[in-house]
Amino acid sequence: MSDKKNTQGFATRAIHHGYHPSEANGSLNPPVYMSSTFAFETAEQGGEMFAGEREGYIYTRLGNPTLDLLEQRMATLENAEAAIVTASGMGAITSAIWTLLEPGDEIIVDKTLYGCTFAFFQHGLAKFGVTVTTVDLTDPANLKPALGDKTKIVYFETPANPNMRLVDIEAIADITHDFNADIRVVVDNTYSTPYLTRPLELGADLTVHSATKYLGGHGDIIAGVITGTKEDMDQIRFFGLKDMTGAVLSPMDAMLILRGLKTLELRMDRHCQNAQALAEMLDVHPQVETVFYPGLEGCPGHEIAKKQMTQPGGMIAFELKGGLEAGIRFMNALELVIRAVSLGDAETLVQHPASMTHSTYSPEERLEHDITDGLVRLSAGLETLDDIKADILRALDGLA
Ligand SMILES: C/C=C(/N=C/c1c(COP(=O)(O)O)cnc(C)c1O)C(=O)O
Repeated sequence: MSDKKNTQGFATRAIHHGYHPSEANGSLNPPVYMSSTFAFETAEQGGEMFAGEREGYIYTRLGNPTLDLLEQRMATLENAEAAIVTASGMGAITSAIWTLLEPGDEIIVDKTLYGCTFAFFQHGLAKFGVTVTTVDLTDPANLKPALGDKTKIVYFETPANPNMRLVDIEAIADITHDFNADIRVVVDNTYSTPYLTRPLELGADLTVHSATKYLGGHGDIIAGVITGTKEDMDQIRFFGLKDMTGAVLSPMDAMLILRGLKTLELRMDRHCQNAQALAEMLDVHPQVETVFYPGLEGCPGHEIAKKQMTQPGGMIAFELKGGLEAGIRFMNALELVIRAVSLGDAETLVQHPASMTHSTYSPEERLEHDITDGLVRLSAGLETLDDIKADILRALDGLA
């Protein structure tokens, strides 16, 4: 964790950390360095920079002032020593994992992961001699028996995409590090963002994010973030990102995320407020079978959410009484809510994980990983709550 005590509030650091207008001719917003390469004053200086003997910028895949500022801001928000920004969430995950694993190693992953993350582990890494062991980490008692001398990483999302399973970060980190302090606990913090949960403060070693989602917050970029110790970030930057994935974020997109971060606190408050109200409405509707939302007392993991999330988040998953057929009819009847994948946008989005974001799982794998065919995933947006409610209620009532 960063040794610099964060003295200012979350929103203040999200808006100001790492930049002051006096640094750039009074410009309120930081300059965007739209430059792929950087000039050397002399040939010798260029060589010294490549040798790491001189500070400075060489080439944007290795570093860029706009990317640096976003990395500093994300590091302070996650209370991390350092951060790396990447071209996508998958770029963040793969750059980190390729760096931390070698053939013969083992990674322990939770039962529920975003579809492409699942595919990377099960259909990608496994091809390169890495053992991928799936464990239901929602019960920490399952972890210790699975840990071994080849284990290098324990990886999970919480809340998990798409079924909202919650994993107790502190419990998993304690069990892992009691067994071997060198094992990295990696938490995908996309659903919570550092505003609701800071996994490093609970014992995790790295976080990864799809910044495409809440961090950018406006559905206009694809990006990723990795946070952790400076040592781990340096290794990932100069191997995983530089040589293995090349998943470099454009400075223009970094600027859009810097802009998104300014309102992250405000937006998450509204996402959570709308999601809580929608979850409560769905929970008592006659057409709804089950609602998975950390803010509902009956939701599995509700107690974990109260322990590690300052608010329950903006994501809801639910099953209708009519199963898949009703789910499809419901989604097709919506007019304000948008049928689209992704999440964390101003617009309320709805999608069908089994045939969309989690179609990388086979039907058998979906059942094994608690991703039912009838599950509908909803990302509560920032629209006027009554308008979202009216659209959903009309579509539900049409099922009767
Ligand atoms: C269409 C994409 C969805 N998700 C993505 C995602 C990624 C990967 O993030 P990029 O898409 O590579 O930025 C990583 N980690 C989590 C928890 C995610 O949900 C989606 O679910 O709707």
